[in-house]
Order: sequence, then C-alpha cells, then structure tokens
Amino acid sequence: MTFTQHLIHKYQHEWRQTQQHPFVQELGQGTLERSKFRFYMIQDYLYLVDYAKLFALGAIKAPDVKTMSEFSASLSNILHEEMGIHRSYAARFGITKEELEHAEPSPITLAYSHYMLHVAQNGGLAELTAALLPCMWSYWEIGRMLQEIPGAVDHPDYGEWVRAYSSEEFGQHAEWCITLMDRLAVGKSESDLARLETIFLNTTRYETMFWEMAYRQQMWL
Ligand SMILES: Cc1ncc(CN)c(N)n1
Repeated sequence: MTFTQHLIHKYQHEWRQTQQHPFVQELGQGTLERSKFRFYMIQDYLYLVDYAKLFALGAIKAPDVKTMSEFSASLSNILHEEMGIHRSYAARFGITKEELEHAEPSPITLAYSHYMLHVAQNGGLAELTAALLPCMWSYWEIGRMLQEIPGAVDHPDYGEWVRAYSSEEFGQHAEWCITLMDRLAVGKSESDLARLETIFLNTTRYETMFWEMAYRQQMWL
C-alpha cells in the first residue's frame, strides 16, 4: 500500500465527509442556493490567493529543477486558470472586482489558509505537500463524483465548476501531487510519517469546515 492509499484508508471517515457535505451534494444536484455559492466563490478566491503562495514556497523548497518547474507551472495554473473560473463566476453572480479584491476572509478561511502557510513555511517539502494533498485530491474526487450526476456538467450555474474540477487537466495536477507525496514519503521515519499524517488529517478536516462555512454563509457565529 502506498502512503497516500494508507492515508485515505486510515482517514476514510474524514475523507468521505468532504464528499458528502450538503454543499457538495446540492451543487451536484443543481439545488444549491445561489447566495451560498456566491458566498463560497468570494471566500474561495481569498483562499486561493494564499493557496497559490504555497506553490511558490514549494518551488523554493524543491530539491531539483524538475520539481521546481512543476510547482511553478501549478502556481501559474492557479493564478490564471483556477482563479479565472472565480473571476468568470464573479461576473455572472454580480460580484464586482472591488468586492472580490476587498472582501474580508472569514475566520475559517483565515484559519485554513494560514495553517497551510504555517506548515509550508516551517516544514520541508513533504510537509508542504501533505498540506496541499487534500485540497487537490478531494476536489478532483468531488469533480469526478458530481460529473456522474445527470445534468450536473450542463447546469447553467454550476456546470462550469463541475467541468473544471472533473477535467483531465485538473486530474493531472491532482495525480502529480499524489505521486509527489508518495515519493517524498519513501524512507521517512515513523515519527516523520506520523507528522505528515496529522497535517493531511488537519487539512482534510479544514476542507469539510470550509464547505460548512460556505453552506451557512458564516462569517461569524
Ligand atoms: C477550499 C479549497 N480547497 C481546494 C481547492 C482546490 N484548489 C479550492 N479551490 N478551495
């Protein structure tokens, strides 16, 4: 069993929670309230600004030029492709550029993105990759799961989101992250692996907390 297989087996409960959340289910069924998706889009844009910085830190911590250029390519992809989807949704949902750029991050958005940045700044490349893994992998799993729901990919509001995260291109990014995690885990001590597991578990839980925060449109209690 590879390290990443071990992770989703050990934390299958938390892993499934990310996919079974009502926000995700209603997004796929096309029944999600537009105001919830609008709230999510703004918070996710803010999250992605910090998330993109992890890839810059990954390039700095990369042990070779190949890995460095892979992090750099992913950084560019997030800034231009993934955040491009958010800008397109913003236009469609009546979110102005000013609202997007000046929005306040919720405490959950701050906690999640700052936790990842803390891990990335203070750990090595393996810790950074463990923090990223649930973000890339869970979105790909969700994209593929929602793609199977009749009408989801063609939904006038949410189809673009489902198409983006179920796309072959996004899948390649997720697979790259899974393969990198397995490569970096080889030869690590038991205590190092335990630390990577905890990071993976924390960001997996943050994924579900992010869906919950968006579902409740919760800036505060
Ligand atoms: C909260 C969150 N997690 C992950 C992803 C996928 N990059 C995202 N857009 N937003």
